[in-house]
Amino acid sequence: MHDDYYRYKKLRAAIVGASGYAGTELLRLLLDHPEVKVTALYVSEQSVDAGKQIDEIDGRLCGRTDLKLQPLSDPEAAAENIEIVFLATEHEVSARLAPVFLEKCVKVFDLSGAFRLADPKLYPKHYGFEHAHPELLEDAVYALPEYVDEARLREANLISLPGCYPTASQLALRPLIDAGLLDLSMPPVIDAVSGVSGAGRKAKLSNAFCEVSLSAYGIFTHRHRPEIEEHLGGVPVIFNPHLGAFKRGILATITAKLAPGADEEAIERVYERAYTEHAFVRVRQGLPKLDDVVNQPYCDIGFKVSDTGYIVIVSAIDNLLKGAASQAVQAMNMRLELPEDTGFSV
Ligand SMILES: NC(=O)C1=CN([C@@H]2O[C@H](COP(=O)(O)OP(=O)(O)OC[C@H]3O[C@@H](n4cnc5c(N)ncnc54)[C@H](OP(=O)(O)O)[C@@H]3O)[C@@H](O)[C@H]2O)C=CC1
Ligand SMILES: CC(=O)N[C@@H](CCC(=O)OP(=O)(O)O)C(=O)O
Repeated sequence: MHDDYYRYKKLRAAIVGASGYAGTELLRLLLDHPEVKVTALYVSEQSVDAGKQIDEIDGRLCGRTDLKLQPLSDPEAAAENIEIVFLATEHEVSARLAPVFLEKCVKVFDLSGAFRLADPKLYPKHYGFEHAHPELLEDAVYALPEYVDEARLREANLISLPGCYPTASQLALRPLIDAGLLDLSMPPVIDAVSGVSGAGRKAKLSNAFCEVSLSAYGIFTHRHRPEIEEHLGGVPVIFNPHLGAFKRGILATITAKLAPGADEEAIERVYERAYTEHAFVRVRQGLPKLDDVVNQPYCDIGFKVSDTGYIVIVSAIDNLLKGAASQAVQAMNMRLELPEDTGFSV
């Protein structure tokens, strides 16, 4: 721990990618955190937003902080005098920056996909780049808070946060797979719709108001399929992502075949056991809708069982919170051995 920690009393954190959709949500959450103080906000060296007050980017932050966006021109210098960094940056940028901060003993919480897959050979295929630091993949701890190995997490310096669709999908499927309640001879089919904020803040014609409809994309090719499969222990899935004309949230509707004898009561018991100790997964009686979770740090799960041996599970999250920023804070709390809901006012 740096000496200055004792002077400030709180751990000091920087957010890289602070003007992005995930970055501003992180800042909003961390400004309420009792143990962590955000001391610096970074954008790229050439960013048009460098020098701006953060409330020029996100009016909800007006009056909450005087921090300005700084260009990340010297990452080594940025790593001085902080204990924690959040990388809310593109995958390739995170892959390049993480070792700079690790070298200075800063704990890295990476919101990108740069460290989510164990096999470096998968990066060119699914992410379109050669991994700059494949040696770090085995050190990274994939922190889906409800399933992470806490002992490993507490020792980790590189914490890789799950993707948004993989969060909604794994929280729905994992308890049933672990309990042997699914017949995996039929791969679970994940149909998921995301709001447009999932694509980030940068302007793109395909995300413009008049262009967005309701459409499937990335069928059989989306990078979240290998992430879901790897972290479900190698279970193949069919993943059908969709883009919808709304700002935030993901609704995943998942169809799977039940194992012989798996009934509603057993499924309820398994979900109850999996999440009773976890504040941010709510198992619902009915099927959740997006409005139940938008602007909230929860994953809501509901299901229906057919009399023909199938289950449909509906899993809803806010992609920017349980799918990104609040999940990062939850994982940070666990890393710091704090209760997972420290700093949350819900
Ligand atoms: N949006 C979502 O729903 C989710 C996003 N994520 C992941 O989180 C990360 C951030 O996503 P999101 O917030 O949507 O992205 P945005 O495009 O909204 O934000 C990206 C941020 O990174 C900054 N940035 C770009 N290049 C650099 C650089 N070289 N150095 C420092 N800062 C840089 C941008 O500012 P500028 O360009 O002005 O420099 C901006 O602040 C991504 O890896 C994404 O995959 C994870 C889960 C969900
Ligand atoms: C609607 C949309 O475009 N969504 C993004 C996924 C969200 C995201 O940022 O991906 P990570 O969770 O891997 O970081 C996509 O499909 O690429």
